[in-house]
Amino acid sequence: MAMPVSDPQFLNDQRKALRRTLRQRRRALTKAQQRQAGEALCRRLRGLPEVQRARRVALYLPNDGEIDATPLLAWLRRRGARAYLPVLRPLAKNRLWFVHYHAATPMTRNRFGIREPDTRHGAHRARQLPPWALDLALLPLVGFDDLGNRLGMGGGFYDRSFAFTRRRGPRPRLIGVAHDCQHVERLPFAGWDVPLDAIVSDRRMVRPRHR
Ligand SMILES: Nc1nc2c(c(=O)[nH]1)N(C=O)[C@@H](CNc1ccc(C(=O)N[C@@H](CCC(=O)O)C(=O)O)cc1)CN2
Ligand SMILES: Nc1ncnc2c1ncn2[C@@H]1O[C@H](COP(=O)(O)OP(=O)(O)OP(=O)(O)O)[C@@H](O)[C@H]1O
Repeated sequence: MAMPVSDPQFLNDQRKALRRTLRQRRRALTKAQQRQAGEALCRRLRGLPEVQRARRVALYLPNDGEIDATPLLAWLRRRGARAYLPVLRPLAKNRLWFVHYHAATPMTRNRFGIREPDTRHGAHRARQLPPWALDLALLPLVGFDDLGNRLGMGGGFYDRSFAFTRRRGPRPRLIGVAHDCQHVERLPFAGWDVPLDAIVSDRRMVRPRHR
C-alpha cells in the first residue's frame, strides 16, 4: 500500500506518466461532451458562495482539452464582476500575473501556444493584477483526487504564483476545475502543491479538509 512518495525522482516520474494519460483522456472528449461538461461545471460554480462573492475572478482560456469555464464570463459581467486571464511574466520566472479580459482585449499567444492578453499594449498594463489582488482563481487541473490533491501541467506556475496563500493574511479563494474523467483514486502529491479550497468537475465537488 505505502508509496515511496519521499523519493522525488519516483514521485516526478509517476506524476509525469499520470499527466500523459489524463491529458489524452480529456483530449479524447467530443465537442458535444466538451460543451456539456463546461455548462455543467459553470452551473455548479455559480452555486458556490465564494464564486458569488468574488469581484475579481481569474479563469483561463481552455487548451489541450481542458474543461471550458468561459460560459461563466457572461454571468460574471452581468453581476458586475471582472474576469482576468493568466499571463506568463517575462521577467519573473514561471510566475503568473493576471490581466483584465473583456471583448476588446488585444490578445497574443504565449510560448505554449495558449491565447493570452497582449501586455505590450501600454494601455493594458494598468489592468494587470498580482495574484494576491484576486478574490478567486479557477485553476485548470490535469488530475485530482478525493483528498483535494491536484496535478497541473507540470510547470509549477500556479504553485509558485499562489505559494503565498499558505501564509496568514488575505488571500484569493482557489478552486481547481477539471473534467470528471480526470478524477483518480489517489494522486502522488508533491509538498509544494498549493492547497485548494475546492475542486469542481462537471459531476462532483471535492472540499478538502485542510482549508
Ligand atoms: N489554459 C491554460 N492556461 C494556462 C495554464 C494552463 O494550464 N491552462 N497554465 C498553467 O500552468 C499556464 C501555462 N502553463 C503551461 C505549462 C505547460 C504547458 C505545456 O504544454 N507543456 C508542454 C511541453 C513544454 C514546452 O513545450 O516547452 C507539454 O507538456 O507537452 C502548457 C502550459 C498559464 N496559462
Ligand atoms: N513554490 C515553489 N517554489 C519553487 N519551485 C516550485 C514551487 N512549486 C512548484 N515548483 C516546481 O515546479 C515544478 C512543477 O511542479 P508540479 O509538478 O507540482 O506542477 P503542477 O502542479 O503540475 O503545475 P501547475 O502549478 O502549473 O498547475 C516542480 O518540479 C517544482 O520543483
